[in-house]
Amino acid sequence: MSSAPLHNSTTTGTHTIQSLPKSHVFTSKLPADPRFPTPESSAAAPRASLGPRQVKEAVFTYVAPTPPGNTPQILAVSPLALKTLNLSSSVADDSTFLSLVSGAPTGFESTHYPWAQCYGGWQFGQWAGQLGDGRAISLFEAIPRQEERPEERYEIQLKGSGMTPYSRFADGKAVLRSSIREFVVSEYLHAIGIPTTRALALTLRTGETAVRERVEPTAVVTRFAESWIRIGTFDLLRFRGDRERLRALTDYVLEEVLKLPRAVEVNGGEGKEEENRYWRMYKEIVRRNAETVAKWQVYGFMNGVLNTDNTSVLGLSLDFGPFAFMDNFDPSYTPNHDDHLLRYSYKNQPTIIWWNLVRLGEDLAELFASENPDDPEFMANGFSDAPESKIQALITKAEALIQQAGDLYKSAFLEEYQKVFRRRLGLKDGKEDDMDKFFPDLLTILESGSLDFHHFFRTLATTPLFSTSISALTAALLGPDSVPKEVANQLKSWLSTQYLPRLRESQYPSASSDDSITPEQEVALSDELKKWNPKFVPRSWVLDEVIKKCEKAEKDGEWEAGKRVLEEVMRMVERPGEENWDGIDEARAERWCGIVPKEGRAAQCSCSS
Ligand SMILES: Nc1ncnc2c1ncn2[C@@H]1O[C@H](COP(=O)(O)OP(=O)(O)OP(=O)(O)O)[C@@H](O)[C@H]1O
Repeated sequence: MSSAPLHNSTTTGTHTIQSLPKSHVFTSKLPADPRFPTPESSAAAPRASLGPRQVKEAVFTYVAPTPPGNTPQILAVSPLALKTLNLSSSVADDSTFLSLVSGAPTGFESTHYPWAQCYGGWQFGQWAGQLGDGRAISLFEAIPRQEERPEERYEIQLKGSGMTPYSRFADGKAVLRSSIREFVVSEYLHAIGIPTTRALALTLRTGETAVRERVEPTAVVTRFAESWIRIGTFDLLRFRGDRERLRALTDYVLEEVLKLPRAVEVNGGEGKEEENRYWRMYKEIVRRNAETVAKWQVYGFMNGVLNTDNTSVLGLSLDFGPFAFMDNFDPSYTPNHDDHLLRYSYKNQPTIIWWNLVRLGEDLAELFASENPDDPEFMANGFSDAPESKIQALITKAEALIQQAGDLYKSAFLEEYQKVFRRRLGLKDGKEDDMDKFFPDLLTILESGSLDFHHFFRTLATTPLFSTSISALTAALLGPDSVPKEVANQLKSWLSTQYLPRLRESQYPSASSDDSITPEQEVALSDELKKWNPKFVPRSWVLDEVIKKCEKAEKDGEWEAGKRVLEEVMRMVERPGEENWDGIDEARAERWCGIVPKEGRAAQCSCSS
């Protein structure tokens, strides 16, 4: 994900939905709900007997989507997703595709029966018990390039296609409003190079409604990820003391999700020792999450509900409820209306992801602190029968390892944060005081001037930095809102004494101080910077506008109007770094990329979706 993501060229693939190679490794390797241990037993059971209920000694339950009552409408298909899944651009013309993305039977269930995952989670710092896929159902795994990359698998999942044993007190539905938000942002994060779960299609379940903030139309997002396993999947098994299933899940994640070798010898040569594989796995999950949260921070993205059930073992951005991109820079901003303690605010995201990773460390502690995790006695009983002194020693060891993982988290975060931040600024090398002075000085200016986070970076990318006077550059970067004079002065000083000299040295190391930077060099630099500083950002107010148009289209039965606006927004999502986009309403595109209307800034959203 490190090369020029904003200018991905989309060529779609070759498969139809039928020819797409499929598997169901998840259900073949992990323990099914003992009450319905086979697809046949689930299919034959009266629907109500599946639940909702507590499901123990299992990682999933076989359950099929609820078919739509009316003819569904595909509102959008993501071109980037077609490319990833190697699907032909005409895939949506196929009636099986319509069945698939709306929750109707496809025939694939005879070989790959759908399932819902069982997981729990820590929500807002409290143990929430069993949660699980209450409105998500996985259909199969797709292997888009079976010949060249047989190990690349994506679990295809519907969100909003009906109840499962994990629906608890709710209806298994997702409303159009939140489905549009998830559909757009998943693909946008991918386009800007941030690891994320993905979205293939957005389908309206015509004539179906759900009561949330009001009576709202419902939709299904067809989404996909290499894995939907969350920290909460481990939390629940540990909480229940289900050692056997916890180990099965851990081995599955190690081998099938992270694809780490079971045995690795460290220290090379004689006297080598084998590193505990669960410890290796934990470190990998820690590293991936550190890198993802670092990217969120540099791109001003906030998830809004970072509970352990929303924290992926692959470090994917996951679960898009009240997410937002930063408007005016304010580190204390949380997009979550109900987050009164600012637990999930911008500034707290790195700490909270680490908090979640400590929960995972506790889930895995027994496994990674053990000297011999494959000892049959340990496999059966863990340390239950060990003498107290041994248990104490193991606890001490596990605590030390989690602390060690904390150091790893910090260094992986800092490394990625600086790398991506510098890239946004066009700087090729780091300096020792970057984290103590260079970045904080800039962020302090953004905060005290309440500057628009994304416009600041885009303006840097589009202004000729060496042929524009410092005053004019400062004015452009400050934007149209009034800003205190001292902030303007601080920005001038940061530009002239810190940033521009450094950028010049980094970009043109052989130029002497008298050499001027040519217009061609300015253009090349601008092109480079545009790659990492998108013009289009799906901010809350833009999404609200898209949602309004789609809801109106739904109300009037004018599906085409809804499809058109989604197609336009997805073109911008696909190539957010472009200056303009073919075939779309230019005035609207400029407005969406322009000044954020005052009433649309720093919006907050509830979790109801
Ligand atoms: N309408 C609903 N029907 C059934 N279960 C629901 C519904 N809304 C939320 N849940 C369940 O409540 C829990 C928390 O919801 P949350 O909104 O975080 O997840 P989600 O958005 O539904 O799912 P995901 O994390 O897979 O994107 C999850 O277990 C989820 O499945």
